[in-house]
Amino acid sequence: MTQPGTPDAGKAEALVFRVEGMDCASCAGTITTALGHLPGVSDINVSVTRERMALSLDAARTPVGAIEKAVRSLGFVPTLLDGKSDAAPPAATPHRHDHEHEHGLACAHDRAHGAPVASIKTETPWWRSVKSRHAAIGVVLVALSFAAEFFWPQSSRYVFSAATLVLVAPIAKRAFAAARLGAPFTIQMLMSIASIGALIIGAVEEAAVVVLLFLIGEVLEGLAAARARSGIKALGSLIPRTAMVEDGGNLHEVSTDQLAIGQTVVCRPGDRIPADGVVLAGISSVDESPMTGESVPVAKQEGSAVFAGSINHDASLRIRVERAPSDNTIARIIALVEDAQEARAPTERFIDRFSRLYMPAIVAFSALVAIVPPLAGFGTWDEWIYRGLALLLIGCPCALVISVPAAIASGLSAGARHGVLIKGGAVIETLAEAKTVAFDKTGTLTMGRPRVTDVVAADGDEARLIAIAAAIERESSHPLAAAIVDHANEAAASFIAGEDIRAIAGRGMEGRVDGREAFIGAPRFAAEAGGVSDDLAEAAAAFESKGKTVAVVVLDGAAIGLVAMRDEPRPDAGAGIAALRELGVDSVMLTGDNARTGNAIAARLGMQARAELLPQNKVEEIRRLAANGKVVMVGDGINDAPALAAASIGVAIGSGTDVAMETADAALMGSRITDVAGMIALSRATMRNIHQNVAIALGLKAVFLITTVTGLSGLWIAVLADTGATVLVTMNAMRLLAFRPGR
Ligand SMILES: Nc1ncnc2c1ncn2[C@@H]1O[C@H](COP(=O)(O)OP(=O)(O)OP(=O)(O)O)[C@@H](O)[C@H]1O
Ligand SMILES: [Zn+2]
Repeated sequence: MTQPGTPDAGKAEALVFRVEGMDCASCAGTITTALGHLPGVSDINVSVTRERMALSLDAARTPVGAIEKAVRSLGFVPTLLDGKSDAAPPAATPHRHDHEHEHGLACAHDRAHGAPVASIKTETPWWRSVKSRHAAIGVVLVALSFAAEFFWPQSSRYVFSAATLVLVAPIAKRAFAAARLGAPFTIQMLMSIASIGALIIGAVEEAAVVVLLFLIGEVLEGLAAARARSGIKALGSLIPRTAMVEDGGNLHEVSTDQLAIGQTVVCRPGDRIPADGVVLAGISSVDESPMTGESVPVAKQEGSAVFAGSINHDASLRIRVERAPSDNTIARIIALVEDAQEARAPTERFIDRFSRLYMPAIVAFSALVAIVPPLAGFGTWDEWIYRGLALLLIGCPCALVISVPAAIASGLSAGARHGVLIKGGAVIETLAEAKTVAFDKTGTLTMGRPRVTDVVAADGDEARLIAIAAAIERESSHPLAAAIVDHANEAAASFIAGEDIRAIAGRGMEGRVDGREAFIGAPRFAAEAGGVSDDLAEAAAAFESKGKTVAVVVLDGAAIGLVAMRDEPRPDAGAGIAALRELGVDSVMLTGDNARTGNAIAARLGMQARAELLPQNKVEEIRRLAANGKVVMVGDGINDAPALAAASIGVAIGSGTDVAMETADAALMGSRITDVAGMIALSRATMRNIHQNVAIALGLKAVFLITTVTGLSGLWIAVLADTGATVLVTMNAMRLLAFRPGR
């Protein structure tokens, strides 16, 4: 084969393949080991749940075609995903967010030697797959063999032997392909040795049935794996396939994939919105539960942002498309969850290491069982070889290997469907152990929309006080500033211009008004900036003990008045804290606000408060809390980013899509405090599920190890135990899909 003369030959390139047919989780291990022996191949990462294989390849040393050939020889169907043209066919997977783009795919090589490019097939229905056909042939051949036994008992052993050989041949072929590529320990190898060995010792019926059961088991495993995969794909199916685009007054239907930014689409009541965009006309209510998990419809009118996948309830909406299909919120959520499934949990890494040793250990043990007892004079050779062969079949670690990723994939999907995005297994493990949750106050526990409730001017001129305050606050992005400016506008306060205005982070604002030095900020800082009269200080304290935040206005070193503001707690904040307490998790409020206000609000919510914290103090506080165990920090990501980063797990919370979901370890799309407890409960449920799965997998192996050695069970049971455990573990993991966090 000629090497394509690409300029970057000799350098490694990242490639991503779709690989079909990986149901047994140890398949991933086989592929990794086998390809790892090829020159120029590195960084192999195989995901059974996503049917993906990523690797970096130096095409000068091994051509892409050789990779595909190797994977095919192992019994799987690889398809190179083209990163440049969108490989997904619109009908089958219209909204696949192919973030494979980010891996920088090459497509020059494969065109050169004719490998399939841009041809992701639709998923083969299971009854048409190679495995199902293989199993069907198996049923027919084994049935014929039993018929032959009935009619011609003398020749039946040859019929059974022939059937076994026909059925085991493709399995053995895969086994030898893997062995040649450096992966001798595969379930196919164990299966081939066991069935051919059984033929040799004369257990012909069993040999045939064992191969048949193995083939049926593979079909079942494939079915279970496909169901497990469908969890997150379901999110993608929320986007309609077509959209009505308005074009010069005419409406015509186009594929959602083809939508471009700036186009106008019309969404009728009852339909799902096809793209992220802005409402141009129409008043309706929209169910955004696919993004936020919140099924109470949200009112939309001209100027409102809407998201692809949400359901338009009442009336037609004209929407301007603001995001490309591959970039919309739901696509980003899907991509995040898919990436999260790749992030391996520590438990998973441990099990992977364990299972790499497990299979060779069982093979060695089987050999001992087959040889030692008869040598020592216990029983016959046939009897012990039979037990040794049956033991080989116990050596498949499939169920164990799939136990962690299956549970994590289900847990992540269950969360994502309710607006709880968790970025991987490691995050789940840590969340499950959380001891303390620290909450930012403003915008997290509270709505983040303070309103001015009281204005006190030392000289009685409240309008002027508000005008001065607004003159400075106009330049601030702080929510308190917005409240004061809003209030000034509502009260139609006269406009005063400020100069030289600057923010003093965590304290307030400074500047010049009417040629005088002005400061606005918390009373304790106002006291530093100048005199605060006893009357004003007393008034401030009274407001603060009611949970209000006070800003004092200082002019030329003397306080001239104050503005009190109230920021309402989120409606479910109290319930959210109570739910955490029920889980045995402590809640702490971290706030830059003063202690009286913080304590007043915290007391109402039933939690502790740490107040008057500058941003760096919040980080120190997180470190202090971490001495008692894992700390989760929940914040809106606006001025608490360092604290979010310092916590064991940083959780971003926000309404719908303003969430800083890409940066945090987890994101709550629905702005519900109750989701924090829901997320921890989901993580604990996922960990419980993992432990159950490991127990099922190891327990069944242990039981059948004993019954096999003692001769209580034979070949059939050993195969049933293997595939049965895999199916059981997958099914158990899928129970998590029904978990509803926070409800
Ligand atoms: N622009 C401003 N106007 C008035 N007061 C301010 C301003 N900026 C900060 N402050 C004062 O400084 C305090 C701390 O501000 P900071 O921004 O650190 O906390 P916050 O965002 O209000 O509260 P939290 O820490 O709960 O999010 C505020 O409570 C307020 O009293
Ligand atoms: Zn298996």
